Amino acid sequence: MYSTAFLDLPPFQSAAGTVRLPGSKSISNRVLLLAGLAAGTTVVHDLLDSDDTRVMLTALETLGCTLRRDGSALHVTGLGGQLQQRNAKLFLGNAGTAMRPLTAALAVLAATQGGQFELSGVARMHERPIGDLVDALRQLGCPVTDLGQPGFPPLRVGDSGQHALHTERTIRVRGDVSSQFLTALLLALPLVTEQGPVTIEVDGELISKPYIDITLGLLARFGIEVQRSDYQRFVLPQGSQYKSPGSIHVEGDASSASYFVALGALAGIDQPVRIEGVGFDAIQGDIRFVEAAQAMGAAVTGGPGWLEVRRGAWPLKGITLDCNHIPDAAMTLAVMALYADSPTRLNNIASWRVKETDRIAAMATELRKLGATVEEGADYIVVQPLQHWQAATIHTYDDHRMAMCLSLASLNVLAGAQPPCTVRIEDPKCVAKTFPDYFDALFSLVEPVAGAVPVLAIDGPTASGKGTLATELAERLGYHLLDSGALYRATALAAKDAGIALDDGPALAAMAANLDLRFTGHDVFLNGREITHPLRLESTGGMASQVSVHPEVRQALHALQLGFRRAPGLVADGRDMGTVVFPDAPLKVFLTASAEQRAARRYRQLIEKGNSANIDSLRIDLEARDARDKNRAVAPLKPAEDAELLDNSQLSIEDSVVQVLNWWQQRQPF
Ligand SMILES: Nc1ncnc2c1ncn2[C@@H]1O[C@H](COP(=O)(O)OP(=O)(O)OP(=O)(O)O)[C@@H](O)[C@H]1O
Ligand SMILES: Nc1ccn([C@H]2C[C@H](O)[C@@H](COP(=O)(O)O)O2)c(=O)n1
Repeated sequence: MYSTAFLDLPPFQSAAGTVRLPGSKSISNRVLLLAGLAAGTTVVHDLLDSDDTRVMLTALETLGCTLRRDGSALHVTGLGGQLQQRNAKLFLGNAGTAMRPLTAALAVLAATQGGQFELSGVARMHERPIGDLVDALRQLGCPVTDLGQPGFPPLRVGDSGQHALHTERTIRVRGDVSSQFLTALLLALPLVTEQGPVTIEVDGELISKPYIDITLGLLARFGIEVQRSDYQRFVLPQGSQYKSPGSIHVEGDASSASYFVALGALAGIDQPVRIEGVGFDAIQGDIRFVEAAQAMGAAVTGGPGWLEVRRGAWPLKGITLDCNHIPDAAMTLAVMALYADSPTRLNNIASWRVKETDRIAAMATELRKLGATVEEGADYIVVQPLQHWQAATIHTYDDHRMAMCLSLASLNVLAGAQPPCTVRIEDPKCVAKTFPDYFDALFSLVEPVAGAVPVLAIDGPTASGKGTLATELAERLGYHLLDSGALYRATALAAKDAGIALDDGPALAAMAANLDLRFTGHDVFLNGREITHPLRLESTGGMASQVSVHPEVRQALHALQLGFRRAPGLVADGRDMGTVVFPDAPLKVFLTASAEQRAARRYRQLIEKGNSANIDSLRIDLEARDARDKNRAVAPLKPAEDAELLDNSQLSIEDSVVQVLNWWQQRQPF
């Protein structure tokens, strides 16, 4: 996951390959609640691991459910409808799929068994309506207290007393703001069917009906057959009891699939994008996003648990669609619309306004930053095809779908953007709500425009702080890291192992071309042997310097270094990053510090690691190494003509980082 302040997406020109989707959020949290209410143990397979499921799991544990992980399966032992804790405070983040059903279930359990629970979330959760559900629970006789603004979380359910509920009354709930209110009641009210059936009637036109189908389907898996008349009246039979199905599988998230369906439709030019985990047999309503994508031109094939998507019509075709049945996935259509031949109008999307953010306003604002013409209304959005693209910084409003949808703007070159535009996604970690590895999945499928993956090159003499600076910059930018010196050092170690003389250029090059070198986190392996410690020894640095004078060795390591240039970007440090290996790097920094400072730093570094060292001999060695690196015939250590010079003798590490990030920012089009 990218925990950086922002993530710059270089322009991409095609996509191909396979993505395995994480589990559905809607199914995961419903299954967890049902398993938590049922008696016995339910083994849940392929559960989504994300912010929203984590708050539900924490809540269940707080309430007394037992959770046990077994590989990718989670064993949930439920409460069997009996409260084990009568008092708890639950923090539910921004997870509507946890807040609404837990409010209903705990209101009913607290009222009938005596208990009191407080439910709260992040600030945005306290702006998301829940009043219609609270009204329904109060009709039933459940005590519910507003702890903030009436009609919104935080709430207290229960008052520690026991109450007879009016289960004989028909419970009325509004269905036109969020279908989660009805879902919450359907999941919770089987708890109070002892005396007779419980009837729920929906006021207003029920939105997002497919989500109700998921709820009914999962209730059936847990032994509760709800009688449904249209989508207006729902009857829970007398004596309904949750029966664990034993084990249950969570299918891949159909809303998350929408980004990859769109990717295939836009950029699956020679090869398809294959999506695994969700297919035409999906029980999630958002699978019908596929029909909308097909209407725009996507060529889709599929089967149980899989889809393959290629570009069909191009440019895409603008559409007008009632999106009530696919409220979440429909956001993806708004970005696909930029690539269409005519305007796209998405109707009946009022629920977007009460989601993680006001998604109609957010979508319109962010698409306009890219140059698009967008019209928004109370419950619709119209997006015009985009001809004149602009690089943009996309604000994501702590909304995972804004981040994932807008990432698709990075295919702008396919719509003729000249020059192709970089898209900056702010707060990329917001995708953790449903798809923590989204950007890794995206990068594994897309092919950047040639030369578009940016490189930040840092060259300089020994112990100038290149590695330290490069590591910090890579972390803050979310970029890959190339410590090119490590390749020369590994070559030197391999030569030592193989008994190859350090002046035998051809033999060294033959070996360097076939180095079996693996970087795993901070550890480095050569031919399967860990070399993390010997790699960093001063003596190894000296041998690396000797190895690196041979043009053949440099040539042998060239392609390996170029291979590190992968999306979203690279920070590379060494001696010739800016001059030879990445001459087109948009920022080259030549980092220096006085020999005295460098010797002192290296001395401290070695002492801190528990090695013995002598500062005078360190200085002699590093000056000798500098001289060799500067004076060799090929790729000598020197600043590139267009390098920024940074003498950090008097700078802290943070000062240097800030300075380089400033230079980097000056080169961005934002
Ligand atoms: N600006 C700075 N101020 C103080 N210490 C620094 C600064 N930059 C780096 N250092 C320290 O100097 C030491 C050497 O830094 P580092 O290993 O990053 O250098 P390097 O240029 O990558 O060396 P080499 O070329 O040998 O790989 C480290 O202990 C690091 O913490
Ligand atoms: N791009 C590079 C990187 C390193 N070398 C050589 C010269 C150095 O003295 C030696 C070790 O590098 P370090 O790990 O200390 O950065 O490797 C090079 O020639 N070109």
